[in-house]
Amino acid sequence: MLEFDFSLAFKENLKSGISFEELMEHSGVAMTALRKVIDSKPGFIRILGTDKYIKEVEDIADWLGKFDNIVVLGIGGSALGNIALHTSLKPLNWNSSGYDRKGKARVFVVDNVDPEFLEATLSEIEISKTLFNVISKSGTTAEAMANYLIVRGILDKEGLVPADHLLFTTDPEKGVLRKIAQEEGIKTLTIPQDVGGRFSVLTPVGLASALAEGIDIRALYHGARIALERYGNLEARKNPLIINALLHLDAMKKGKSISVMMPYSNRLYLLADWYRQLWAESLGKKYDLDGNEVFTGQTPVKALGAVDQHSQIQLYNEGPKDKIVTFLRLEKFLTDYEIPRLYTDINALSYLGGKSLSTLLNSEQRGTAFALAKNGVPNLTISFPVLNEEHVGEFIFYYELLTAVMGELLHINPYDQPGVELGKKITYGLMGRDGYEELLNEYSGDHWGLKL
Ligand SMILES: O=P(O)(O)OC[C@H]1O[C@](O)(CO)[C@@H](O)[C@@H]1O
Repeated sequence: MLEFDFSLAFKENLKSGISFEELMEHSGVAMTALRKVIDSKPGFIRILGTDKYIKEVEDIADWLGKFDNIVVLGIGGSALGNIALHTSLKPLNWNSSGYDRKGKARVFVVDNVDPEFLEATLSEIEISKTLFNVISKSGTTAEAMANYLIVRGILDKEGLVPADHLLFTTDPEKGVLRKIAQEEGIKTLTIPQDVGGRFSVLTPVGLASALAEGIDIRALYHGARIALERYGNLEARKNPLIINALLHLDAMKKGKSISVMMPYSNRLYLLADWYRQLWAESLGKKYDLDGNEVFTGQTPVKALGAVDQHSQIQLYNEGPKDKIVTFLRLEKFLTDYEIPRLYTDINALSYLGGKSLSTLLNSEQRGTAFALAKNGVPNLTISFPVLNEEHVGEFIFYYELLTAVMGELLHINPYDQPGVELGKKITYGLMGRDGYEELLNEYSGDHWGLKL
């Protein structure tokens, strides 16, 4: 199981902030919020009660197994979970041509509409040995649809049968992808209607590409189910979810508007990207549930240890006291190096000799955590004993549940994202979509003022 260390989050060791006992004065409220979230069974909890979505993906396992490459075309919650599973559970050189994948697929995720990015991916793969998994719950997201149309054009041009190379992962009933799939006999997977994009990694959204690259998706679910059992039932004082929720709430109240997630592992790094969307879209809200303007939220920032010690830590230690930091660390790496004992007479080098590289990395994490504490910056550490499906499943579900509980404590709706709509609509206008002419007139041209 994941281990949580909150020692450097409280007044006892920080000399500022809140004490553990003061925090626990609010434990009743947090426990009520936790119960309320669990009892209301939002989609991301409901799916753990069934193997339906695992089976849906396993049913097409043989077909998935025929492809050398899976290219996901999606964005936001329809991409970040796939990226997080791929990077955390596969070796970093998995997609390299020389790597022995034992027949499993390479996984690429094209989540942007940068033409150079798309070209870089397409030039890596043989189209005839590739499955394009178009993932979009709404089936209307411009980025995913534009990339799909380009790929579709290429399939047509190459004379390949589209249905042999396409999989649509979308809403069970609505949207254009569902309609096209029905008309053209394209295989589909379901995104349950009650699961929003950023909570959907444990639905077919994340499971199909994971299965194709040999990730044990049942073990992922096992980890998530253990998390529900553990964090859903532990008493407040021993519950890392309750403590973390109250800590972040207290931080927000004290103006700590930035939540940094800093993994000390390249494979853990992109879990922090997944977390950014979850925390930002779920908690960044203008209105509370009573319609009051609250402009709440906390800006999630990702940093990589030890790299960003040499880029960000100066600011975190001595800059504005507006941050709470969560470190992720890995106790056992897939591989390690012993640093040779060379230059034994040079003090600046000799202490490294005989130590493993991972010992250095984890010592740097500990050193940074203490340094932040000394500077009054609250921080906590989540340790992965090893990086496997159970722990990643536990981590994912822990953060989904934590986010929902935070939404409850903030009295906001953590499941919607109205703030992303206006930008999308103006883009439709600028791209000439029918029905958006007024926005085109308002936002095109140079009448906005200062342009140098
Ligand atoms: O799966 P869809 O509908 O293409 O949406 C992709 C992403 O776009 C958003 O709706 C807005 O950014 C996210 O919430 C969602 O994950």
